[in-house]
Amino acid sequence: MFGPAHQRPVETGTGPADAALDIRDLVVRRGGKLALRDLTLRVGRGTITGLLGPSGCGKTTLMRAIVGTQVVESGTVTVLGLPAGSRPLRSRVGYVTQSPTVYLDLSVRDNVRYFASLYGRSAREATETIGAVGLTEHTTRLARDLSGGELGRVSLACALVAEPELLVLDEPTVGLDPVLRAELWERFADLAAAGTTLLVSSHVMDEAEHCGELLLMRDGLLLAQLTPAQLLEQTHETSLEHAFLSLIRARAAEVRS
Ligand SMILES: Nc1ncnc2c1ncn2[C@@H]1O[C@H](COP(=O)(O)OP(=O)(O)OP(=O)(O)O)[C@@H](O)[C@H]1O
Repeated sequence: MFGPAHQRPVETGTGPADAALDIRDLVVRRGGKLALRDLTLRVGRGTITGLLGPSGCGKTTLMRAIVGTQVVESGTVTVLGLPAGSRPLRSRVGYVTQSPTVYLDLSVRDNVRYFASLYGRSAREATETIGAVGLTEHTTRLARDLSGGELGRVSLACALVAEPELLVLDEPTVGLDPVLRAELWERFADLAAAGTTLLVSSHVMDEAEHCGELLLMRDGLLLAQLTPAQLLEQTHETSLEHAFLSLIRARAAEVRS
């Protein structure tokens, strides 16, 4: 029932240059084990794509390949029309890892202002971005005095302030309360509406409803690329969580038969 994603490519344009991401036959090995097994996918610009799957399925590895920090065994990764990791992409692609990358001895404001200055953004834009991640009340606090969730949001603000064309976010909502989580998803929707492409990983399916399209992974394989509505429709389920499980079982049955 569910063919591999590359049998049903998403129509986002006429060639790799039109897509935010164009990945073909990507194979990555980590620690002697295949972490990505022949992935092919395309992601259109100005979209929010959820990268979902259980821990260890290869989400971070795929993100690393997209931002150009992962050695790949074979295949191609084209980002905004250029080879992943190429120099012109540095200011056009933002990557927020699971471990916050901020200067602990600087305040929230100085961290975000520093990244703003690197990308030619103003102090006012830094202040606005701090507001967008819900940290206005903590502007003058040192990063080292913040909670894990707050620190993650500083890291996110440092990436957001650069206004990259492609924003790759590895589990950005982990440790956030439901209100803040909802606000961040609203912010992501605003960014996508303004033309930014977002690739957002999560291992919880309830995030999937915020995404225009889903990449569902398991054991280094891309099980499917489809919209949340298509996932529900194809599995005849009412919850995305159950739908993903149903898809995994259907795929396992296909492999056995
Ligand atoms: N530094 C490493 N050296 C060797 N193998 C690694 C390394 N990092 C990850 N792996 C392996 O690569 C595979 C994919 O890992 P990856 O971190 O991409 O998964 P993930 O889906 O992002 O997991 P999580 O949701 O837990 O972050 C796993 O089998 C993992 O054990």
